[in-house]
Amino acid sequence: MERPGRLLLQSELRVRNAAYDVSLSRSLLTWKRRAASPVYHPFRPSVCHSVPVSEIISVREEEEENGSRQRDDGSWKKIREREGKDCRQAFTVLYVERCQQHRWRCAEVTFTCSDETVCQHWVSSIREQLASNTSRPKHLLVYINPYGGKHQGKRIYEQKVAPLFTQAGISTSVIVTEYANHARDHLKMEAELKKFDGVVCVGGDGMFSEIIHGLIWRTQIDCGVDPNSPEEALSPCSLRIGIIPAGSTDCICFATVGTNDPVTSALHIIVGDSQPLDVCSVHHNNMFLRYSVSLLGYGFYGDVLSDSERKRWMGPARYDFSGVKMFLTHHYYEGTVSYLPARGIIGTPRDATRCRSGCVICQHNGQLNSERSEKYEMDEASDSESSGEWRTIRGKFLAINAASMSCACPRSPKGLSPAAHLADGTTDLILVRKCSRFNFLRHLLRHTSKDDQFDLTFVEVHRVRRFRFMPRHCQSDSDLELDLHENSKRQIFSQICKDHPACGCAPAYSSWNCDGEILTHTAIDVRVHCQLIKLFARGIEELPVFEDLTNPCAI
Ligand SMILES: CCCCCCCCCCCCC/C=C/[C@@H](O)[C@H](COP(=O)(O)O)NC(=O)CCCCC
Ligand SMILES: Nc1ncnc2c1ncn2[C@@H]1O[C@H](COP(=O)(O)OP(=O)(O)O)[C@@H](O)[C@H]1O
Ligand SMILES: [Ca+2]
Repeated sequence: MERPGRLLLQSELRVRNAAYDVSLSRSLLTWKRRAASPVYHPFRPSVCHSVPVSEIISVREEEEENGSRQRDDGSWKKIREREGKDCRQAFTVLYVERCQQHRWRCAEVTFTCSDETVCQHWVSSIREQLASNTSRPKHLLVYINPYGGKHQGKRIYEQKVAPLFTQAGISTSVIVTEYANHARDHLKMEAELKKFDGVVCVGGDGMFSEIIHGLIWRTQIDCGVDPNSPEEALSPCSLRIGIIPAGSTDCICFATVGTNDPVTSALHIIVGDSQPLDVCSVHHNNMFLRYSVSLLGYGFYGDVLSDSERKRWMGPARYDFSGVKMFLTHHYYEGTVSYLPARGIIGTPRDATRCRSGCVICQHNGQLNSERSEKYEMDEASDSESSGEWRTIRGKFLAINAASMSCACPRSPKGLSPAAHLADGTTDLILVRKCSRFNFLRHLLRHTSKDDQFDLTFVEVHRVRRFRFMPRHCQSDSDLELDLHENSKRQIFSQICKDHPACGCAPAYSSWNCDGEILTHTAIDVRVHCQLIKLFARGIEELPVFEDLTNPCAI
């Protein structure tokens, strides 16, 4: 709770016929019930409410007409607030109210007063405060994927989100996509971005992926940066992105807000929240493939995605079906992973800290990263790559996952890497080596329980800035010779089995699951770009603190 600061207004107003002392400062709106008698009354505690001005959605005048009142949006509301026989002036404040599990709701309180001038003074003062907040968006470009999740994107936007934007005085330009990559290409080539304060994505992780591809590409072109080069320092995008969850997993929304709830997301957009986010660029042989912000998964998660795409008709349940199927199939893949460990940062993938709203680790590591990239630009030879810090692991893996954020979602509330950070310039590289089905199940089940999924001998995790993967079938002849003595028979069999998949032998390669999109190339080079984009979010909030001495209600 913020400190109240200097008061701008203070009046005695009424709320549901009870007298309240109401005050407004630049940071807080407070209403405190006047004690009817100084005697302590155990069943009627003194009621005090306080709302940060930054969390007020809007203020509305209630206009009187023939004894009842009409809202300035035209709808009728019987609120004949009376004291004796006098009708009173009234205004309603809409504000953010926190509910369970990080959900936000739009609550409202109606204040009445006998003096019209006082009432208007209150309305204009609150409106002035809201208008002075420059982080709130006024014009938004909205893309709706009508096809994602349970095909409810359009309905969710129209019924739950658009009315809130209207209340908050936000104007929108809405595009319902007609085909895959419609939003990406529109952002890349057509959208008049100067007209907007942000972009809203209604859909799942795949739709969000389209938006960032369009926006990042466009930003690089506008800034004269080559978006194809794996070595370029990419320019950060200035427009923030809001995510209204309407997909199947909605992991990016869940991991940045704490819940998949369209109203909560809409309210974070309205109050103008800002959350920086790391983005990985994925290249193959110096050729740009894709960006990723959440999961890059080879093996298990790649196979689940490829299998589930053929079952889209099942809706979100396709992931459960394919998850069980791929677990039973138990394919493993051979290859070489090399990575550049993140040095000098605070935090490890196995510590108990969690990335939460205002995360100091992201602030510290983000700062470190920008200092480093300046240095890197001045003196490329100082890069760790040339000073030989790369580490290499060769092996057989059931899964290779890079989690650039926790990847928490309803299926896994703590995520694939619970201690990963949204904006620290790193990704957590998780290697699950070949093991028995029983052991792999233990690992998977720990995604859904409190137990540490990394505390298993066949799982390792590294916090990295960059990594590469080379599947065994793509390795150079000299590399393969090293392995030959160890596994010459299997090589011959896998060759045969590519031609005879029915024999059930493990396939030579999987595909990458890149934020829910399939990557066709298997050999990839991944680099983290610290805080490249910003969301209309604030990270997951800590649970409320019960006693807060800075709260004027507590004084
Ligand atoms: C046999 C027991 C299995 C229990 C495993 C539970 C672990 C679930 C972890 C899920 C991590 C999800 C990471 C997010 C991925 C999404 O980007 C991606 C696309 O989302 P969307 O576009 O909204 O559809 N979703 C997936 O790849 C689904 C993975 C589901 C795996 C079971
Ligand atoms: N109008 C459309 N028709 C078909 N596909 C679309 C359309 N708009 C977007 N897409 C694609 O739909 C895919 C899934 O979208 P997404 O919103 O992530 O839903 P889900 O979470 O169900 O996968 C994405 O690959 C996206 O590019
Ligand atoms: Ca990160």
